[in-house]
Amino acid sequence: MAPVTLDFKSLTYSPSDAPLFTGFSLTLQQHRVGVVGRNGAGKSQLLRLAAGLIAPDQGEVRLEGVDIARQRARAIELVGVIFQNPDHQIIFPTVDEEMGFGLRHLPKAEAEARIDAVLAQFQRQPWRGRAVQSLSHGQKQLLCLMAVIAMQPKLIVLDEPTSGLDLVTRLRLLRVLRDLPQDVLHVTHDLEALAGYDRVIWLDRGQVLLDGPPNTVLPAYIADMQERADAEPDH
Ligand SMILES: Nc1ncnc2c1ncn2[C@@H]1O[C@H](COP(=O)(O)OP(=O)(O)OP(=O)(O)O)[C@@H](O)[C@H]1O
Repeated sequence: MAPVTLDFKSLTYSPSDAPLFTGFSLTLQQHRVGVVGRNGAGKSQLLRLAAGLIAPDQGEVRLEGVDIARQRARAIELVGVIFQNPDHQIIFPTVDEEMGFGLRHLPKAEAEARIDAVLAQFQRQPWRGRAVQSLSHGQKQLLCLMAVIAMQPKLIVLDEPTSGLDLVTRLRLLRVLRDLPQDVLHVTHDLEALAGYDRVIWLDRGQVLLDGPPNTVLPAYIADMQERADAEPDH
């Protein structure tokens, strides 16, 4: 499947008084793209703009030609979002209800079949009917991912999904992400997670500082962070 085209077109966006993005343009057309940058660089805001969860003040974001902030019905079909904390994402008390929510536009039998198929894909059939409360943090993260996958979006955007996961759960999640047919836009401080990616964007104060394959961008990013850590006073 050819990767989708995600086009940030001359965006201007100010989450507060100070502008974060000014005339920001970027076209992504790779299967797996990572975004790195310091705290406050604008990564999460970029992700929210990519998913149409916020609208730019000027300019537009188009995914496969769809204006993602304004054509919301189409946007929901095209892009799924995974946030850092599954507790902020999950709204229903059971696994089935959570997975069914994004499928409520489908006939019931079709929605149920999709839920079954995704649970089977991840060998989680016993989770049918299970209370969300009984799942661990990593299991809830997987539930969020399964709920998004059941909706069959073309692009999945993830905001620091590995944070707070133990090593095994993190590796499992990364394996799941590696094998997804969907395109992935992954914001993270977990640089190793991006090792096999097609492209990495280094964002700094709302601008692209470096853009290329992980083996170019990540070493440069690490070297710069080390230099800054040496130069800047301790907290
Ligand atoms: N709701 C908001 N209101 C005002 N300013 C905001 C809001 N959300 C983000 N900002 C500002 O936008 C800038 C970018 O924030 P963003 O969350 O995108 O950074 P980030 O790169 O994801 O950082 P981190 O690595 O800490 O998660 C920051 O200066 C932040 O203070």
